[in-house]
Amino acid sequence: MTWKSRLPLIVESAIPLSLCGALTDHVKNHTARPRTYRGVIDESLRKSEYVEIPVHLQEAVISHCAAHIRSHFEIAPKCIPTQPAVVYRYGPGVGFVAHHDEVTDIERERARTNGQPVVGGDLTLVVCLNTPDSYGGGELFFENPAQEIKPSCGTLVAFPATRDHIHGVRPITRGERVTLVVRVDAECL
Ligand SMILES: O=C(O)CCC(=O)C(=O)O
Ligand SMILES: [Fe+2]
Repeated sequence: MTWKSRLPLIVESAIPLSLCGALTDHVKNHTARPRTYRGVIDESLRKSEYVEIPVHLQEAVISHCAAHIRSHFEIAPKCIPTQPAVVYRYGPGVGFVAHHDEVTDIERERARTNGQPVVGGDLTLVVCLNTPDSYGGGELFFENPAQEIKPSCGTLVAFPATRDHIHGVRPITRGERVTLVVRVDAECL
C-alpha cells in the first residue's frame, strides 16, 4: 500500500492556539476575495473567500505538523515556497461540493487570467482556525470511507491530494467557518 492510499490523518491540537491567532489576525487585516472552483467563481458549488498567507506562517504550520505526517504517511512534508497557503472563510450557504484536490489542466489554464492561486502539491493539510460552536453545518466530509468531522480549533486534517480522496464541506447554516489550507510535496524518507 502506498502512502497515497492511506486514510486521512486527524490530529487534535496540532497547531498551538497562538499560531491560530496569528493566522486569524493576518486574515482580519487583509481583504478576502471570492474563491474559484475549477477556475470559475460559482457560489452554487463553493461559497468561500480566501486570503493568502505569508510563507513564514506557512512554514511554522508545516513544522508543527511534520512529525505527525511522517509517522502516519511515512513521508516528509516539503514546503512549496512558490505556492501560497490560503485561509478560507465560509459564510452561510453552500460550503464546497465533493471534489478531489488534484490540480487539473483546466484550472491551470484558467489561473493564467483569473488572478487566483493554483493550490497544487502531493498532500493537503487543513487546519481549523475557529471553534465548531461558532458555526452551524460546515462538516468536512470524506466519501470513501464515509466520514464527517467538525474538528476543534488547531486540529490538523491531512490527506493525499489524489482523485481517490473525494471530500467537501457541508453547507454552513449559521456563523462563519475558517480553515487554513496548506499544500505540501512529499519527500520519501
Ligand atoms: O476548508 C476546508 O475544510 C476544505 C477546503 C478544500 O477542500 C480545498 O481547499 O480543496
Ligand atoms: Fe479540497
